Amino acid sequence: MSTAEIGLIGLGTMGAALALNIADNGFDIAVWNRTSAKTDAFHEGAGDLARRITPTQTLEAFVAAIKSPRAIILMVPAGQPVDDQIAALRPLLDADDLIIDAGNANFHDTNRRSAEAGDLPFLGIGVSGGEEGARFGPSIMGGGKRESWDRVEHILTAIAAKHKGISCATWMGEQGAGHFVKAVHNGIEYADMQMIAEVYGIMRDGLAMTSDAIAETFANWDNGALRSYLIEISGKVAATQDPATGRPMLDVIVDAAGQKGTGRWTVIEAQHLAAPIPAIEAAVVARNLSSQREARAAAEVLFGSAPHHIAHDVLPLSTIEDALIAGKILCYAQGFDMIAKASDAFDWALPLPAIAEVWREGCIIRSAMLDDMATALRENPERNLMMAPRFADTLKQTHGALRQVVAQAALHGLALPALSSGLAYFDAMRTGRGTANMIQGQRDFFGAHGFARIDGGSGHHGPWAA
Ligand SMILES: NC(=O)C1=CN([C@@H]2O[C@H](COP(=O)(O)OP(=O)(O)OC[C@H]3O[C@@H](n4cnc5c(N)ncnc54)[C@H](OP(=O)(O)O)[C@@H]3O)[C@@H](O)[C@H]2O)C=CC1
Ligand SMILES: O=C(CO)[C@H](O)[C@H](O)COP(=O)(O)O
Repeated sequence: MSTAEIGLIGLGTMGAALALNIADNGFDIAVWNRTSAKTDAFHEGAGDLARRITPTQTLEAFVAAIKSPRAIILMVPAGQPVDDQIAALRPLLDADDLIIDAGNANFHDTNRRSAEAGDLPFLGIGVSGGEEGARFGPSIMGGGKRESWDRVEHILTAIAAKHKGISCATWMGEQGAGHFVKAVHNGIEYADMQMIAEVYGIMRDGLAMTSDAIAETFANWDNGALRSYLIEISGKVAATQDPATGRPMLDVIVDAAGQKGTGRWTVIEAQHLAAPIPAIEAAVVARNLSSQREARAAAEVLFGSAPHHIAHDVLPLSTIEDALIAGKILCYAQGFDMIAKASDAFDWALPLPAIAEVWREGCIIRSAMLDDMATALRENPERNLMMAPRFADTLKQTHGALRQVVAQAALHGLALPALSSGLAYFDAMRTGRGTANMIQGQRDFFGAHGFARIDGGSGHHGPWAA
């Protein structure tokens, strides 16, 4: 019997949590998973919520269990699995049934799938918050036809995180707009995480702090301007001990970061858009470099390890905190600038202040700063966030600390790719007359590419000295 208000395919980490969240919010849901045993186990483990969940063993039974016109969420890995799942579902669906890809998709794929769907309803939505967010309130960035969003908005706003009662689920625009915003979210996530990892490195290797002292420092910072989910969990990660050895968990984890591709998608798209996001690029590069463990070990033998030790009075924790505040503002400024460029390039009218608002709760990059960022973007969505008065004031107070940290790290052989890229971005942005005049001179010298003169006109050539 068709009783479910919505269906969900893919009972992995995110799908299972999202299905429980939907049921918990009073919506009957049908579920299907490629591996049937997982469906049964999920239903058996759902407790009181099991009565709202219809487990199904075939796609036909799944489709039959959902009220028409249907809405079906896919929560499977990006790429071919999504295309395969859509291809398997479409023949079983009616023309007004809605498919919602809620995984992390490359927005170009979502654009293509929207075009392929034609008049058949299709949404691409970004969901952030990890397993806990999916279960108790994620941040949701919607994309696709507005009328399709309107059909499921009541469910999505109900299950999303709330900031002072306002739901963190917002429609971003047509086609792949939601998945694009989610990709930039993940790019910022990569940079934020990398900057935190870099200051962890300063504390561990430069200041010779124990994991417990590092955990305490993150916990202290979580009470100040840096208050955020990522700082909070970094403190918890640093405080955790390995049950098998009794050592700090961080000391037994291999230093090679994984990635599923969203940061890379962001960086590739930034290049197409000519959007400068150096801190995010540095974070993706740092993950790539982290996986070259053998080469790093060999280079350490060849060159010797750097003289890491830094005296605490040379680099007090308050200076590192200020540096991280500056770095964080600069990485968000880069992300929002990229979104603004994409909005123009793709004619999307992306709602920048609403994007900051939808990230205030539920998502991985939620942070105390986002409320002020939303206000700053509402006051002037065209202005780079680093020039909004409240952030400009903070940067005036903290960029000196960022400079101190980057300089001391350089002198002591500690790699800070994201923080130093953030500083270079800041310095380049505040330099009214930069050095690209030399590049233009070189280009004209070897290739007659022409240059503009400061006293007027473009397309000038030389003359150059022989
Ligand atoms: N984990 C996270 O923190 C977040 C993940 N996401 C995104 O959510 C999506 C799901 O991620 P997550 O839940 O972590 O992944 P999991 O690996 O935990 O689960 C994947 C699910 O997809 C199913 N699946 C895998 N391949 C196929 C296929 N070819 N056809 C049909 N079903 C398939 C699996 O079924 P089976 O049981 O048969 O293997 C499983 O149910 C991804 O796009 C991910 O990027 C988004 C935000 C946060
Ligand atoms: O989207 C997410 C959070 O917002 C996911 O956790 C994502 O899978 C993390 O990306 P990666 O695996 O590349 O670190």
